[in-house]
Amino acid sequence: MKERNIGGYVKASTVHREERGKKEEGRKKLTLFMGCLGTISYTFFLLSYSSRNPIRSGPEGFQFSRALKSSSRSMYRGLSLRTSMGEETAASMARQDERPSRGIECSVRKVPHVLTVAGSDSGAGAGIQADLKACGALGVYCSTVITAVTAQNTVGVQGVHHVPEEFVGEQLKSVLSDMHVDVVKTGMLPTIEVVNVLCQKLKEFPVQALVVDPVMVSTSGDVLAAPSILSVFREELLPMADIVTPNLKEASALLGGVQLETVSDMYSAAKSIQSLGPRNVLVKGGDLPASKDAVDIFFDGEHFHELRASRIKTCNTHGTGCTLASCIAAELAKGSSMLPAVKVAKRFVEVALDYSKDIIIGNGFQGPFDHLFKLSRVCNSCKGQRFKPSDLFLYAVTDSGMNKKWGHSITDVVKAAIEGGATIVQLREKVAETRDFFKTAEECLEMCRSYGVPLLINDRVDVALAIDADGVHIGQSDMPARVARILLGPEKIIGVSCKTPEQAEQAWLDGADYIGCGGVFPTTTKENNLTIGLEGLKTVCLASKLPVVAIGGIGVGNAHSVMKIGIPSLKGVAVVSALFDRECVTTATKMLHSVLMDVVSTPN
Ligand SMILES: Nc1ncnc2c1ncn2[C@@H]1O[C@H](COP(=O)(O)OP(=O)(O)O)[C@@H](O)[C@H]1O
Ligand SMILES: Cc1ncc(COP(=O)(O)O)c(N)n1
Ligand SMILES: [Mg+2]
Repeated sequence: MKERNIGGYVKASTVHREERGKKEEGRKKLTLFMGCLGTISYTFFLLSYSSRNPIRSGPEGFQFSRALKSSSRSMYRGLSLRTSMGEETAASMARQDERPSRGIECSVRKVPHVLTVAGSDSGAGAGIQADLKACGALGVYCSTVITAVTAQNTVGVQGVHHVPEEFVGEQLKSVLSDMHVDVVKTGMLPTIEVVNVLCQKLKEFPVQALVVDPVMVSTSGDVLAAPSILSVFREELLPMADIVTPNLKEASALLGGVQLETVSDMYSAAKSIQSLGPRNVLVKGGDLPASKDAVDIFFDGEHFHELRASRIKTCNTHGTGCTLASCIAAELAKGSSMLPAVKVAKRFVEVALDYSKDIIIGNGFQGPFDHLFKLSRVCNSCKGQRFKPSDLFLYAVTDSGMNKKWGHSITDVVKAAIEGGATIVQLREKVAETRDFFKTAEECLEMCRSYGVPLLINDRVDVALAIDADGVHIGQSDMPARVARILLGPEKIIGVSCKTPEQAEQAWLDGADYIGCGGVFPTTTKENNLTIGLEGLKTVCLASKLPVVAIGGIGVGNAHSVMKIGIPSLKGVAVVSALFDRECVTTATKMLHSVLMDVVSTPN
């Protein structure tokens, strides 16, 4: 198999037909890729999610669906390509259409795909690792051909180990012959031989666009490519490139060492580099001395564009160049044309730097930044861990009508409930304007975080996302839990209201964390709500694979009878009026808390 000459998509598809048994291997590769991203919990989520959704399993490769064909074609047309490349691409697409079905009847979807040909950075701020994160953040699949392995951290580059060019070629052939790459992005290409093998493979397997980040020296000043590659860059690679993105030092090197110190120098450099053959040039000004903005100059052979972003005050700029080029490639793979792709990429770098300007990883002067906009928030988030079923013990659900009646502010009642012993809070707001709800929710989140109590939002997945709440609680007529899980990701808490064992089963399949079961008793807070009684609660608790919180008409007088049903999945009670339709919310919460404590501390 290894020696088989896979000459293109036709032969590649024959290989597919012969090797349906490769399915398992494909799955393992995907898991490995996720591991690379370092998100073990995410992998766990995906695996458990797909195991809970057997009907959703699809093909493990990528194919064009007939329905999507025409839109994909127009996506390809959207790009201004060299004619020869464009024709080749259309031809290879036609060949893909002929690929045989793998015997799985389901709809198929083409995924935008960037291949990065670059070096590994052990510190994961730049290189292959940055490329994977950037493409992932923009929703694009990223495959990787590794040209070198560096021992690198926030201080500098301690060592470089080149991958032999034959093996770079083998990796290129593996990916390009099979995986329908849209755009190739290059980073560290350490030797002439590696550049030559890349150019040769690109001619053999043409792609839609080529983004060249001419990496030569790291920000720390360490040499990543021999100066001898300059000639092959100029003569071979740049003429094939749709865009080349040199920083100041690289632009200077490509032009034989000219001094580049001002924005005006960057304009002339962009023009001179464009005359070497690339379709577009972006000269990056991250290292421009004494510039207030981060200025880059884009030149498409006819027009210049001066792209400016605010210069973020941070040491965490390691990998900005790799990220920028990967984002450009990702946007092109999605069908964007060049200038909009560059603008999105620049904006991404600016926002990511801003989000991570304060994070500290390593002791050196060149820290990595956070492509997924998560790290700075995780630091602040509730207890730093996911949902604990014991948090359902005394679950407070707010009600703006009751607050109005008693003249309470929402933040005051949330604080009071927490001080009285509430273990989780849900904001339930049915009438407020979105802007007001957003603001209140933000304030409540800050409060809950300071006490280490999770905050959930009722119904409004958008508000939960906007404020980065701990999760949502959704009803049977709200957004499906399965969709909420996709929107919120693996870490957020999702609760679903259920009245029957079937609904509880569905909530589990959909990836919920707990169910709210009721109304156990008649209640005034929900109109036309069917009461299921203690018997109904018992039936659902016995069937539920998820922890349960009982809800509906529960208070100091009957909480005991609810908890006494003694089914292990029942973890607590959720209450509205018993806490918030009271003058003193703290006292009411304390009373309920002590009733619940009595039940758990009294033996049966
Ligand atoms: N402090 C910063 N704030 C905002 N954008 C920046 C900052 N530093 C670099 N950039 C942007 O990041 C991108 C990469 O630029 P640069 O750092 O010059 O490249 P390289 O990483 O290849 O040296 C450019 O768009 C540049 O303007
Ligand atoms: C493997 C590898 N590739 C590229 C860079 C450039 O990134 P930066 O300019 O931010 O140091 C790097 N340091 N390491
Ligand atoms: Mg930089």
